[in-house]
Amino acid sequence: MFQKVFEYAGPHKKGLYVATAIVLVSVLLGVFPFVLAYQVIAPLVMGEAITASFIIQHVILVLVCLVLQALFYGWGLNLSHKAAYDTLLRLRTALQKRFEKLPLGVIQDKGTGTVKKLFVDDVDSLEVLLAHSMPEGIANLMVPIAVYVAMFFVDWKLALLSLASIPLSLVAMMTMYSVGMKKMGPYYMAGQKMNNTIIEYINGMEVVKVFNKDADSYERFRKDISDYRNYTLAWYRAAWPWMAIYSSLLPCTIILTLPVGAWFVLCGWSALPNLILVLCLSLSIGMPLLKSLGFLPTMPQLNYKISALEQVLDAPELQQTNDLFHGIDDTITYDHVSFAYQTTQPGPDGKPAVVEDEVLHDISFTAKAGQKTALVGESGSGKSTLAKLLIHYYDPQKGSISIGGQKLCDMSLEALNSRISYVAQDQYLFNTSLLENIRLGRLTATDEEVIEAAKKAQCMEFIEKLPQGIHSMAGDAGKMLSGGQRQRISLARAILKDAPIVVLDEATAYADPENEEKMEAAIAELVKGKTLVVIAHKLPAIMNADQICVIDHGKLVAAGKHQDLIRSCPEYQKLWKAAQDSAEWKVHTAKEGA
Ligand SMILES: Nc1ncnc2c1ncn2[C@@H]1O[C@H](COP(=O)(O)OP(=O)(O)OP(=O)(O)O)[C@@H](O)[C@H]1O
Repeated sequence: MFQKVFEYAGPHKKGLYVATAIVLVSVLLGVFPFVLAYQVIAPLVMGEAITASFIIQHVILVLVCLVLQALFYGWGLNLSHKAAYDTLLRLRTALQKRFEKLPLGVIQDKGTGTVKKLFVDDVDSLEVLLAHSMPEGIANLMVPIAVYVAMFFVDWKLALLSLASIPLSLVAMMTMYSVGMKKMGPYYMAGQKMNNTIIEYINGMEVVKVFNKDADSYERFRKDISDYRNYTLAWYRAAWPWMAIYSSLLPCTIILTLPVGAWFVLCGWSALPNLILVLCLSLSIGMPLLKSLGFLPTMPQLNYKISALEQVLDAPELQQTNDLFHGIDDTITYDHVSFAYQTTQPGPDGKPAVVEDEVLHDISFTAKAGQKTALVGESGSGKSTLAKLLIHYYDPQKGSISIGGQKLCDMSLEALNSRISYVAQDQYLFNTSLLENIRLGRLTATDEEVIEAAKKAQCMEFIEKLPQGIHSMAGDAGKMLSGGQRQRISLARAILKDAPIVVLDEATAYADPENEEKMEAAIAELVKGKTLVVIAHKLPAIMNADQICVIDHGKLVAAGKHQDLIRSCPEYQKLWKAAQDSAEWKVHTAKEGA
């Protein structure tokens, strides 16, 4: 568990060692007052004469020990905190570097809340481990061990008695650890979910208000935060009895030494001064023992968080090279592609485990350059996943995708991006002007070129009505734009990009009847002379495609032209019938409404 974190400490490991050594001196200084107390108590008990100056001398020495103890402790912790925060900085930088290389789809699937939790909360919690558990824990453990060895030299029977509280507390501690670890998975997942929900809730507040969804949205928010509370309490409920047992047992180092030791003295098996010394030493190590093992309750949480961090740091990066595109044309080939989404769930050992769910199975087809290929299938059949693999959001687990004979993994993401325009249902508009939002398609485009693209995408008629026209901020304009209008902005972006391959994933999904015609015109402009891969629920829109691929439960069941499929493919017939029924239903309801 510590090894990986320690690796990230890098050059700051030395700081941690020095901090531990200094805290060790401080803890040792804490033992001396008890030895000094013995030196005063023993002669008194034995009836030997001691002078007042002897006592004052000892009191002064005790005070000096206490002051030095505090100074060394502060110094040690100061160093350990510096090393800890330097390590957190390195760890966050390593995480950021890893995120740069992860497939975009993997990052998006995690959700903003989870990513924030990973970077901020989980990394932060390692501060306890590095700045406290390690220097304090190690120092506070080593001193009692040394004191026990010393006690054995004084009187091994009495030393054994003062060890009695340790095995019992260790059993309680181990039970608490394993109970805590079992509850940690659901607790951690609930934390991730709560983070995602809070961020979603804040981001979506505006939409929530506009559509009067306060109650629904609040209900989900409330459920996730109360789930988190419930899982946290469940963890505490399971762990606290064991915590209580060990924290009360552990410091009771004199629980047997006092009565049984006194009996040993009466029987003549031990000397009274030795009993007093062992009692004083036992009392001196109660607190360090408790401190050294007091970090244990946080260990299940830390262990889980470290595993979650390791999982990201060890996650496979997107397979790509620095090569430019050198395919012979824009023909897209899916070659025996299988793909599974990966989700993280608590494993049987309580640690996070990756679970795979294969949603695409052995898919092979070719979308010829300059042609229109449509992907159709029921909802959830895997169409969007196929499109996302093409824009290299993920790497397939089996098989490969190539363009013009060059595999996606043999080119850079930039090279691929310059070949493909991807227009999906939800296109993100940055909170900058509409002009700059469109210009993202090609950063070198002039204002005139951007406006030309906006015209071709049928955007100008609504842009001109905005107070600042194309210079309106997308954040402000977004409130005034319909879903279809926002999509036309993203089509303008794609028109400006003018990539030879266009992937349309339900691009007209938000189009209302008024918008639909304009969207179709914008799309027609975008796809002119391009290699087109289109996903559409509205089958009539793709019946003229050069090739229609029918996807069913993640498998390619047929590919061909509309006329062939309608004759030979039962899955396509079913989809076609559903499309016709829905069209009839619309006409019917429209007539009734009229
Ligand atoms: N990010 C994800 N993580 C896990 N599973 C996912 C993810 N995205 C999609 N899936 C699952 O993969 C399967 C295929 O989904 P996909 O979105 O590709 O289907 P689709 O045919 O495009 O559906 P629709 O027509 O409704 O958009 C579904 O079972 C879906 O639940």
